[in-house]
Amino acid sequence: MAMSAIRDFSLPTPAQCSVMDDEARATVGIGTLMERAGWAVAREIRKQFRPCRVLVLCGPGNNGGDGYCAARHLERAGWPVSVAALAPPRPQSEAAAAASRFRGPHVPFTAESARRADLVVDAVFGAGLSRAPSSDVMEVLSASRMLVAVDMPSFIDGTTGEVLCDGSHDALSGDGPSRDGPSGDALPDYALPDYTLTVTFVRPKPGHVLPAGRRKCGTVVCADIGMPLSCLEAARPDIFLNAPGLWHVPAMSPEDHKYTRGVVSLCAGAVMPGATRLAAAGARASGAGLVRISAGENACAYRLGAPGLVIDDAPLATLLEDVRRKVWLCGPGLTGAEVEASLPLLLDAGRIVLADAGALGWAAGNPGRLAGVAVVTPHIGEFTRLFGAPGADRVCAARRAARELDAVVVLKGSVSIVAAPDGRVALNDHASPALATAGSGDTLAGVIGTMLAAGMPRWEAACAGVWIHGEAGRNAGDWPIAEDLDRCLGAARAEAIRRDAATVEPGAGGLACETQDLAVKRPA
Ligand SMILES: NC(=O)C1=CN([C@@H]2O[C@H](COP(=O)(O)OP(=O)(O)OC[C@H]3O[C@@H](n4cnc5c(N)ncnc54)[C@H](O)[C@@H]3O)[C@@H](O)[C@H]2O)[C@@H](O)CC1
Ligand SMILES: Nc1ncnc2c1ncn2[C@@H]1O[C@H](COP(=O)(O)OP(=O)(O)O)[C@@H](O)[C@H]1O
Ligand SMILES: [K+]
Repeated sequence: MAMSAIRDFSLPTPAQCSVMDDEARATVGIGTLMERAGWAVAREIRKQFRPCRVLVLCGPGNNGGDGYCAARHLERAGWPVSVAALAPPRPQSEAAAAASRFRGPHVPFTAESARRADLVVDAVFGAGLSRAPSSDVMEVLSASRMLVAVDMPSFIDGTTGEVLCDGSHDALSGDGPSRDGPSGDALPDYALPDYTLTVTFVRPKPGHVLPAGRRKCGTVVCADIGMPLSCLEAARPDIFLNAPGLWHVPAMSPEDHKYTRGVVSLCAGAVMPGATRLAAAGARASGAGLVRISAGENACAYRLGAPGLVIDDAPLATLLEDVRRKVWLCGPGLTGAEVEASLPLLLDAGRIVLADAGALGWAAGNPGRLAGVAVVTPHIGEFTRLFGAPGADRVCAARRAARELDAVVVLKGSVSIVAAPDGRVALNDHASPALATAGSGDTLAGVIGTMLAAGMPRWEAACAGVWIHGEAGRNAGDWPIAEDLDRCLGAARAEAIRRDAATVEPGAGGLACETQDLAVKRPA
């Protein structure tokens, strides 16, 4: 992966952060980084809140160390600050040194202490969170009126975004506190708190972007603490925030003709012409040079549609003689029998195939049937039927599926996961719940088809398609239907090209971050 992609888009996991820390130990030193991290937390708090009574909850590790430093900086700025330690830091550690430099008051680690504070800083656990925190910790956090997290809320898994708490996370991770867990188990006697602000360091982590972490974190600010880029690189991050610059969508060129822009072909069936037409419209609206529908004896049903579409009634084998028709979509609007009659022909002819909808159903329980396709785009139901339930770690499941199938897997959802067979993963939170409308997945298939037809490599094409589709969803107005996305897709592609060109130049200042549009922080 290019150094600039690592610098601008990587989302290192906690395990990778620990490699980064080991590298940093020998260069900058953990104590220095901790000091800067604490200072950054204090700076953000001073920026975003008026002076008030602050309680800093400190755990035994380096996350607690950051907390002691933040407490000292706030106190020095004249804020009334006290610290409550869950457990003392390990003797001789950097965190112990940081703790000894805080000379302000200590109070007990209790819900009562939290209730007395106007603002509670959670520096209990960060990247080192290894299991669900005890209910004592959760009760203190949930007694807080206003919460700021250091690095990560102390009950969010930084790798998966999952809520870890008292083994009942299945009931809680999706939608926050609920009294009605699926198994009817008694749930703990506290509500999961929401945070106003999370200050993280170096780069955001997957847990800041993935549900439910994303929802709990509040505004996420990523502070530059002077971590050398070489340390981040040594950690070999392989999860990235999906954004222009991670990939490059071709712009229009004066010499373009429709074949350089690319041809997208679709297989069409007899009973669900709408889905195929939506996918075709998505391909056209996102800039394909030519879109053709292979409809065989059903051609009449399609000829009444958009005049710019070419409808073919020749047998598929004949159409495949045209080598300019490299990219094919197979699945939207097709029954299993129709997939069976077309997909093997496409693959035998060596075409770049995106398999969606009907094709995924046809291969349910037998993903080997899709061997040879370039991209699959399942939603969670289709994914489960193909590969089995993904469990809490969807990134891991999508990556495993991509490797198994040797195809790019786009696991669609509120945060879509784009996994490549070589292990690269992009997380896309650039979207809108407005996309949760029937047919929007067909539109997405068309957009990815356009990116493939433009000559982009398949992972990059899928990432670009997902981002452009998300951008269109954000601009399609209130309660759009799938057709409304089309009029926003051209502008969305242009916006991707604009943002790519504006990506920070190397050397423009440390590790810049954008996360989930909640906060954009570039080092001053
Ligand atoms: N990567 C970076 O850039 C930097 C990271 N720093 C901080 O270092 C943190 C990571 O520090 P550590 O690796 O020491 O880990 P943590 O401080 O997150 O936690 C580790 C400690 O908590 C205990 N623990 C974990 N889960 C527990 C649970 N559920 N119940 C009870 N005890 C539990 C562990 O046994 C260990 O003692 C980051 O989150 C960040 O705040 C900064 O200090 C400096 C730079
Ligand atoms: N809450 C949400 N936030 C953002 N995007 C969403 C949300 N819900 C669905 N989407 C997106 O909408 C699209 C829906 O696709 P899909 O489930 O295949 O629908 P359909 O089969 O009806 O076309 C996917 O791209 C998905 O990522
Ligand atoms: K924390």
